[in-house]
Amino acid sequence: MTQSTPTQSADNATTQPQARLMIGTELAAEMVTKAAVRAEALRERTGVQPCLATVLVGDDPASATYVRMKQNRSKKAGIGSRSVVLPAETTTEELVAELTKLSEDPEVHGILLQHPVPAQIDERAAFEAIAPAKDVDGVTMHAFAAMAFGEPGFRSCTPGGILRLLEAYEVPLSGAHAVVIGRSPILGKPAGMLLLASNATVTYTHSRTKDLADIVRQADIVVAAVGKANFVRGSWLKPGAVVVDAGYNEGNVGDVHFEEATEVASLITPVPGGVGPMTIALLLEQTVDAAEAQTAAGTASV
Ligand SMILES: Nc1nc2c(c(=O)[nH]1)N[C@@H](CN(C=O)c1ccc(C(=O)N[C@@H](CCC(=O)O)C(=O)O)cc1)CN2
Repeated sequence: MTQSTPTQSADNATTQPQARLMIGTELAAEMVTKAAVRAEALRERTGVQPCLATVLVGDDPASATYVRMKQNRSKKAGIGSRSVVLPAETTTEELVAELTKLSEDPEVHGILLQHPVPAQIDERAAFEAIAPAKDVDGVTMHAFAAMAFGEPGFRSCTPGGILRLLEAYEVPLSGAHAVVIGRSPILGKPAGMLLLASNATVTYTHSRTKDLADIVRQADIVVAAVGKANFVRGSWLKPGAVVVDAGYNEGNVGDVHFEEATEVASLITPVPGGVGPMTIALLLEQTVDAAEAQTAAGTASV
């Protein structure tokens, strides 16, 4: 239950209010179950099994773990996977050629290029080699434009997952002041666009922002997507704020100092168990969407 003022406990010590948790795990599991039912129905009706191609470049252990999680959950949902692993020295041209090949393969319905790629690669050029119809991770400019204009299309998976979580917890977005901390192309930027499309008043903040804490203190909704463990402090928050922690730092630590924030916020996502599972659930849901659309268009093959 949400409390807004300090309360007295039985031993007369003052306890601070605790925010209600916005749990992603359960909602994500429901989404995956529904995606699995749809995948099976498509297979029975047409013989097409949705297939997600994952592309991992280099040997970053965290990226390898996330890709494995995506493949394992795909399998559980009856979604096939195609795994492409390329060496750390891969050039932009080689990666673009691989992604173009997957984009043209009628047996592949969705493509995921795991971020980050090694520094010598032009990541934007690589993302743009993914056909928009197969961009189930919502990383192309085509997908970004759809998010910005509030049009249907594939959502960037973490931002799209955040919006689904806010909707499930009935957080009012229209007219709310949302402060997004971070402006990365797959997280902060699209998260702000989706909030804007839901009629929130959005302030983007980033590494050059001055007086960050003062700006965050004005937020009804805070989306932390900075990539720095425990970066957002409880003292930065307006009492009753809704806090979404999109951080996935080493050791499953979020971008928000959870113990401090939970004493001030009304709702907060935990790490782990908040935004992370929603990211993968949306990826699987959008892979099934893509397979259905490509089957209907006659561009998918069995
Ligand atoms: N192409 C992309 N690259 C990356 C994305 C992305 O959405 N598309 N997101 C991040 C990381 N990420 C997926 O790749 C990711 C991170 C964490 C989780 C997650 O579920 N974490 C769990 C905890 C981990 C665990 O269970 O062991 C949680 O928060 O509960 C999912 C996806 C980087 N790159």
